[in-house]
Amino acid sequence: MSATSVSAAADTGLRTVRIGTRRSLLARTQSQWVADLVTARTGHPAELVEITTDGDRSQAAGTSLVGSASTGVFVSALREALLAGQVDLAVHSLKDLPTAPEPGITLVAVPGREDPRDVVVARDGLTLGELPVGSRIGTGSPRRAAQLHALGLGLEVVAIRGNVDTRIGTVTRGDLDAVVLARAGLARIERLHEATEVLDPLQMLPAPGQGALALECRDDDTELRHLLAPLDEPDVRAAVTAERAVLATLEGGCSAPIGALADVVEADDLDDPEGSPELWLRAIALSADGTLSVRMSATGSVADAVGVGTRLGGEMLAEGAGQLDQPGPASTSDTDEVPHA
Ligand SMILES: NCc1[nH]cc(CCC(=O)O)c1CC(=O)O
Repeated sequence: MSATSVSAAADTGLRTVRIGTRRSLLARTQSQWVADLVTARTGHPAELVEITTDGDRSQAAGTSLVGSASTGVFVSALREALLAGQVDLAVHSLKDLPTAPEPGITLVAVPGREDPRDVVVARDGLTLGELPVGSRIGTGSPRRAAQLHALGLGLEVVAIRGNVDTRIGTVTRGDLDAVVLARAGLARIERLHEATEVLDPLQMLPAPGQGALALECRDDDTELRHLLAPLDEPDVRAAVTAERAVLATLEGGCSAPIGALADVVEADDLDDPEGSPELWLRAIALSADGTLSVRMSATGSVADAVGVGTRLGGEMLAEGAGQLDQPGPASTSDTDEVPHA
């Protein structure tokens, strides 16, 4: 791990907030957005410090590191730099954070969320439904692969990896017919116009936390915790907390790919102007090939985000989410047949 300070701050006499970031365009763009937000809201100067990982080096060299394995490396490198005092603040994509809390580190703010949906970038401006049977669709995400299979469009899913640029490049070069990506990532690097379809969550439920950023600082840095707490957006925090509680509960009993998406629905939109806002949560767990799935939803109070997510995850396990990779009850429960005695 190495750290390079890439921008200097003006001398205001206030403590400069050193923000650890990965080197990719998406990571630097997100971190710069946070740096600007910190300065605008607190008056403190902020600077980016690039944390280079073995993962970044091998990606740059074109070697392989897939999915959660590589993500885990990036998250822990930033956390190490934070705990070592090399930086004061770590910025992550929330969906890349493990559900287990990290000792010594506080999730101080979830400062907002891009549209959490997934998008398709396909050749010739096509949508998924317009792609011919047998088209090759790239994704490294088991969640996206399973949901693509479940659509029953006869698409061939091809495992790809790399940063957003690399993945779109497979379509531009003609190696693949399409790729599926987070809309948020494209929006942040100003390439959203290259998306040919935004996928409805009914077809493709996003990853828990997708589109949201996570700001972490050291537990013992009380000054920064107080400074940054107001950057937290409570509705976004409640939504992603519920999504991650479903994930944490399901992880306890299954290794299937999982999608989850929550919304805070305001009282005005509930035809009950006197009422309180409500948390609406839906989630899916699928077998890897998409043939089996458990999809459920729940509503509850915004103040009980963990409870809403935990209960929904428990109900999904009771409905067979833990057996999605084995033939058995989950696949045959919806039958009227009476076994022969
Ligand atoms: N796993 C990589 C990753 N982590 C966060 C984003 C996009 C930004 C976000 O979801 O906040 C991406 C890229 C992608 O999934 O296309």
